[in-house]
Amino acid sequence: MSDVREVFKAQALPSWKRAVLKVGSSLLAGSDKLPSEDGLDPRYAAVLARFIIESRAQGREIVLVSSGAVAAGRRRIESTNSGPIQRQALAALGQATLVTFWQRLTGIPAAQVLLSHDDMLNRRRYLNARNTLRELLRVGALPIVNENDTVAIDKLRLGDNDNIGAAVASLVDADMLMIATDIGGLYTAHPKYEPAAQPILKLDRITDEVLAAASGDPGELGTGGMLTKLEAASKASRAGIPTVLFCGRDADVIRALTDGRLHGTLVTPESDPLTARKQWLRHAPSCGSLVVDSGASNAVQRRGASLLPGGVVRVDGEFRRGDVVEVVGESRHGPALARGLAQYGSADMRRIVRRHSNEIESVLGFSFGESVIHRDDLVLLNPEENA
Ligand SMILES: Nc1ncnc2c1ncn2[C@@H]1O[C@H](COP(=O)(O)OP(=O)(O)O)[C@@H](O)[C@H]1O
Ligand SMILES: N[C@@H](CCC(=O)OP(=O)(O)O)C(=O)O
Repeated sequence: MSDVREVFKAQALPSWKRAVLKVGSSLLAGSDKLPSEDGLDPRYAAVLARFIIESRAQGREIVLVSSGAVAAGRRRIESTNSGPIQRQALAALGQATLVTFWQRLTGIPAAQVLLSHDDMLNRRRYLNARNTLRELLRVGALPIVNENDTVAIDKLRLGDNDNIGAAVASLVDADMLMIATDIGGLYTAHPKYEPAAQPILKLDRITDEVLAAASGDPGELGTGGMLTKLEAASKASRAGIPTVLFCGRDADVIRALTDGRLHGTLVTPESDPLTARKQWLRHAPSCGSLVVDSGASNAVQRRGASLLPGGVVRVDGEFRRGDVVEVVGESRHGPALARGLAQYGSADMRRIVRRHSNEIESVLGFSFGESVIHRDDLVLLNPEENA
């Protein structure tokens, strides 16, 4: 048995249907002599590609968050300086290579998705990214996300795909965040400097003590070390998503994952995803309201349906696509029935109220889908329904 599997003894991998798999530079551009011309090392990636293929054959979905653009770019031009601007340029030079690399290894149509942290904070862009990623999964593509390094620069440290991974996991309603790295999992201290460091198989809470143990010291090629992985796990946990950290250099560890066994660190979620999302929607500030007829309020409350424009009688307030709005019954003078994310801004919404969904495109000249609030983005406020 490999060392990693001996140190990180097997435990059950929580069941999952849709995961975000984050692969770091340390795996794709190992410090050994690189065997490939494009600067990306297929040795470990090939095993991860097989994992992706087999998971999909089991009916699961994967969004890949892959680093490695800087390493691939470095192979294309001579760049002596490695400041932030040079790294940004290298990332731009290497990004196409990175996507082609994964496509070649998996044989799955690869879709490049570049995101920045700002995209996650802007509700409209967040929703657009969410719709695109959902559609990519629906058509069977392999979305490959990387930070949009051209525009993203934070405190002079470029790139943090661990945190992007956590954000994407929430974005696509994933039920697992998988972080493949070059070490077996999390230890009580950096094992390079502390030989007595012990493996941590399961973490129910990411305390300050745990964060302190994961010093920011990254490997030779990584950017954030364990600290950014724990930050990511903590965000995922708050969104109700478990995180697993495992060694992507060990083929047996990856094969075990396919069979539902984890050799690595499991960070358990604080609550279930639905609760986390409902909590957020319940408390986010609302920007307006949609007044609905009794048919629509019934459909939403009793059948858990999406809200369609035909059931909306009036739009109050000014809001943009992606903002939180309240759903209010026309016959009731009381609290809102539900809250959700508006699929259309208030101006567009006013033009399609009372219309059939198949008229949206002809009225607006475009369509973001048949509903004005998708049921996945809707939380009922009736206490019995939300219990
Ligand atoms: N407590 C810890 N347990 C495990 N690894 C740690 C710890 N503290 C720091 N590290 C370092 O974090 C590295 C992984 O992070 P990083 O190099 O950024 O990987 P990646 O490129 O996969 O994102 C490990 O190889 C190790 O050197
Ligand atoms: N966006 C950069 C990598 C950023 C990053 O987070 O790297 P890593 O810590 O290796 O996951 C790239 O593609 O090279």
